[in-house]
Amino acid sequence: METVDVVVIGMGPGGEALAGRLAEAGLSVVGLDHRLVGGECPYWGCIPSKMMIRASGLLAEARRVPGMAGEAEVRPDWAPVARRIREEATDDWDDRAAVERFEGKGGRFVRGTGRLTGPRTVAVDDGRSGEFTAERAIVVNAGTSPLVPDIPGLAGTPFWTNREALEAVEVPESLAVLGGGPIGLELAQMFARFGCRVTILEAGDRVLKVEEPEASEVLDQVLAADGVAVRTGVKLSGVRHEGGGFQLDLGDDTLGAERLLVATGRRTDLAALGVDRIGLDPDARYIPVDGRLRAAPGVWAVGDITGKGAFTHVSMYQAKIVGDDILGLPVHEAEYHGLPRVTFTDPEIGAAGVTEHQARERGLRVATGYSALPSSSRGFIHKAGNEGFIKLVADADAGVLVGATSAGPSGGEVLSGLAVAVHARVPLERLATMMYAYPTFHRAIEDALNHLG
Ligand SMILES: Cc1cc2nc3c(=O)[nH]c(=O)nc-3n(C[C@H](O)[C@H](O)[C@H](O)COP(=O)(O)OP(=O)(O)OC[C@H]3O[C@@H](n4cnc5c(N)ncnc54)[C@H](O)[C@@H]3O)c2cc1C
Ligand SMILES: NC(=O)c1ccc[n+]([C@@H]2O[C@H](COP(=O)([O-])OP(=O)(O)OC[C@H]3O[C@@H](n4cnc5c(N)ncnc54)[C@H](O)[C@@H]3O)[C@@H](O)[C@H]2O)c1
Repeated sequence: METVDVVVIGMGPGGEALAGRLAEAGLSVVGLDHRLVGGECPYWGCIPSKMMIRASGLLAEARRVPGMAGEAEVRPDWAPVARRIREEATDDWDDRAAVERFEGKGGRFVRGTGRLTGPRTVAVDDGRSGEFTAERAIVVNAGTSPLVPDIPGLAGTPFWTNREALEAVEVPESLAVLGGGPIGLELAQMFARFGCRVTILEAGDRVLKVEEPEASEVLDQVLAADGVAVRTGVKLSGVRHEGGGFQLDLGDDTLGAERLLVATGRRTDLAALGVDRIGLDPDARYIPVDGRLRAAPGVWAVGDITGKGAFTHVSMYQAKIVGDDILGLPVHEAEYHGLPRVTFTDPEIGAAGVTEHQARERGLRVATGYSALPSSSRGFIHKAGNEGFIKLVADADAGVLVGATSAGPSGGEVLSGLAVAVHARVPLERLATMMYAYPTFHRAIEDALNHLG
C-alpha cells in the first residue's frame, strides 16, 4: 500500500488533462490506464474518425466539380488515410508521447486496471497487483466500451466496432452498419465515399433519433445521394459469418455484407470499478455526480461515465471543474443546458441545448423557427452540397432560445453563435436586432428568428 495525493482511474481526455494539471501543481498523482493514455478519442474515436471524414469530404467536394468548375476525375485511395491514422494520429496506437508528457509534468503512470476498494483506496491490477491510498482525491474517468447487442450468432464473428473500423487498412467492398447514431452515420457516409456499398440498419424509426427530425430527413436525402441504403425499424434476428462474409437475418430477407460494423451505443461497467465500495449502485449505467462532479466524499467522476453527454468537450469541461475543486480554487459548477454537439456527417449536424420535443416534454411554451439553407443567398451561391437548415427552439415565456440546430456545410462551426445564445440565454430581442454578415450560412439564423412562432 502506497500513499499518494491523487489517483486517476482511466486516462481519457478529461483524466489525462486533469492528472497532468494536478501533477504540475505539485501533487503526487498516479494515473492508471489499462489501454492508452488519452482514451478513446485520439486512438479510436474523434481524431482518427475526423481524419477519415476529412479525406472523404475532399472526395465529395471533388465530385461536385462537374457543372460548377470543370471536370474532375476522382479515384479514391485508402492508403494515405490509413497511413495518416497510423503515422500522424495514433503513432500506430502507441501512447509513449502521452505517457512522457504526463511524466514530464511530474505524474506517475501505471498501466493497469484500477478498482475502488474503499473511499480512499484503489487496487491496481498491473500484473503485480498493488494498492494506493489517495489522501486527497480519487477521480474516475474510465469511459465506455462498445455495446454489443445480444443477437444470435453475433458473438464470435469477426464483426467490427469503432476500434476495428478505425484501424481498417482496406475499404471493404460492402459494409452493413448496425445502428444509425453518430458513429454509424459518420463512418457509413465516409466508407461509402471511398467506394464501399453501405447499408445502415437502424432499430428506431429514424437515424440520429436524438436530434431534430428535420436532421434525420436531411441525412436520409444526402445518404441516398451517396449511395448509402438506410433501413429503419430493423430487427436483426441472426448473424452468420461464412465464406468470408456476413449473412444478416432481417426477418423478411437476408442481407449479405463483407463487413459488419456494430455501432449500437456504448456501455459502462460500474461493478468492475468497485463503485459499491463507495456506496454507489454497481448496476447503474452512470456514476451520479453533483455540480462539482463529486460522486462520494473524496471521489470525483468525469467524462462519459457521468452520463452528461458522451463527448470529449464534456470530459474536458468537467476535468477543469474537478481540478479547480481539488486545488481549492473557486468553482463554477457544471451547467449542461446548452450542451453543444456535432455529428460530422456532410452536412454537419450541429446542435445545442434541447430539441423541440424535449422542450415540449418539459412543459415549456415553445416557439420554433426554421430556415432552409438552399434558399438562403449563401446556399444559392454554394449550390452543390448546400443541404441544411437552421432550427431554433425558444421558450416563448422566457424570451430565450433553449435549443438550436445548425445543419449544413460547416454546420458545426455555424453552431458557435447559437451555442452562445443558448448558453448565455441571450434575449431573443437582442438576437433579432443584431447584424448577420452577408452572405454567410449563419444569416439563416436571422431568417429563422424572423419565423419564430
Ligand atoms: C468513433 C467515435 C467518434 C467520436 N467522435 C467524437 C467527436 O467527434 N467529438 C466528441 O466530442 N466526441 C466524440 N466521441 C466520443 C469521445 O471519444 C468520448 O466522449 C471521449 O473519449 C471522452 O471519454 P472519457 O473521458 O469518458 O474517456 P475515454 O476516452 O472513454 O477513456 C477512458 C479510459 O479509461 C481507461 N479505463 C477504463 N477502465 C479502466 C480501469 N478500470 N482501470 C484503468 N483504466 C481504465 C480506458 O482504457 C480508456 O483509456 C467519439 C467516440 C467514438 C467511439
Ligand atoms: N461527432 C461526435 O461528437 C460523435 C461521434 C461519434 C460518437 N459520439 C459519441 O459516442 C456515443 C455513441 O455513439 P453510437 O452511435 O454508438 O451510439 P448511439 O447510442 O448514439 O446510437 C446507437 C444507435 O443504434 C441503434 N440501435 C441500438 N441497438 C440496435 C440494434 N440491435 N439494431 C439496430 N440498431 C440499434 C439505436 O437506436 C441508436 O440509433 C454517441 O452518443 C456520442 O455521444 C460522438
